[in-house]
Amino acid sequence: MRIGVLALQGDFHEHQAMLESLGAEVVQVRLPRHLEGLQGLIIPGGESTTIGKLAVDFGLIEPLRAFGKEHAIWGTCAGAIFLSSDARREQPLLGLMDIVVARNAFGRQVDSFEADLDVHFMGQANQRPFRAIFIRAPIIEQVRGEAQALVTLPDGRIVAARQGRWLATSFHPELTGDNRFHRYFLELAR
Ligand SMILES: NC(=O)CC[C@H](N)C(=O)O
Repeated sequence: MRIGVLALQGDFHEHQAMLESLGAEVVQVRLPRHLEGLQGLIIPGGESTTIGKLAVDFGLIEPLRAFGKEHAIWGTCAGAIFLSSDARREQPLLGLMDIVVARNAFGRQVDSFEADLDVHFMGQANQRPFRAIFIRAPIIEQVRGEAQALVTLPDGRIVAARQGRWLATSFHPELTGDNRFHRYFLELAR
């Protein structure tokens, strides 16, 4: 499979390594023409305001929206914010997913933490929890319309959502040795 990683800013190399370990061919996307021939796209974690500004500068906003209408897109952390339709602040967003996110929602004292997530939504074979890494992570405050919550923390806060072939995760599966989310995404992109 041929999958893009948006390579404007953030930890796109880690996504690339994970995808390549699963046999995908990876294209770093910096310009609209790099989207040609891709089956899906990952938007990495980083700083969503920076990713948004660079996407505006590189003329990528409309091409990414058009690509998303036809293909799978997965945003991790800052990428999830960029995919959302409302981050409760002025910043460039793709506005594809009908989710409202709150940035840096876990407060300063827990800038980073790990948590075991229930990933039964992936199917019965996935009894084993997914050890997730959160770094200055957003919370998905609302899922609306066609969007659905996939994973919640024990207190009910939503940290993963899906809408058709679009996926948003607050955390960073590319920083773990566990490739189940990447495999799940490749199925969405197929
Ligand atoms: N790890 C991350 O991607 C952090 C996201 C960043 N705090 C933001 O608001 O964009």
